[in-house]
Amino acid sequence: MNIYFCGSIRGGRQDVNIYQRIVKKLQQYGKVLTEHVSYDSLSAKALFGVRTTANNHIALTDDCRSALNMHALGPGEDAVLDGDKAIHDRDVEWLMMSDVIVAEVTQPSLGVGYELGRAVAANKRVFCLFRPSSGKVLSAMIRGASTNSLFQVQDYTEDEVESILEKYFDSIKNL
Ligand SMILES: O=c1[nH]c(=O)n([C@H]2C[C@H](O)[C@@H](COP(=O)(O)O)O2)cc1CO
Repeated sequence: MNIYFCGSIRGGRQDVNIYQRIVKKLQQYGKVLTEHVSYDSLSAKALFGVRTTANNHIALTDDCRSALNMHALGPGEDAVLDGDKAIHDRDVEWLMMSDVIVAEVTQPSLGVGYELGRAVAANKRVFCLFRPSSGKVLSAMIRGASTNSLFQVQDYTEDEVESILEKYFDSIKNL
């Protein structure tokens, strides 16, 4: 089973530890195409890991190139522009290849919202996880999209994240 995990990157990395627990659990059920969303090395401000070259250009670090499946992009602005297009196109392709999309939606993220919209348009199975204890209120465009079993929103507390995922994957295994 191909699983696409969505979590905030440029929207803010506050919940990266929970993303790591989710990805680890999801790997029991299938191949997580977007494991990189849980990497500590991806920060919200630095677009990717950035380093300075010998002639003072800005370049991506090798671990980030490989995390993003990128090779030989030039330094500086071009790398950033090409990088964003490459990320978008790769992620949409992965989204279309996936059997289920799991999103942690507590930390608001434009990218996650976009991915979920594309997933709905493609009739994909979606499971959104939200923590009310954060004090945030989930967008109506996410909670309100939960009108049939294909798109589910689940409130949860941090300590129950693994058991909530177990229950969900149990419920879809014979579909
Ligand atoms: O570097 C990236 N890599 C990447 O795969 N994404 C995708 C996966 C995440 O689920 C989502 C995060 O979007 P945002 O960065 O707007 O928070 O977009 C987003 C970025 C940066 O926007």
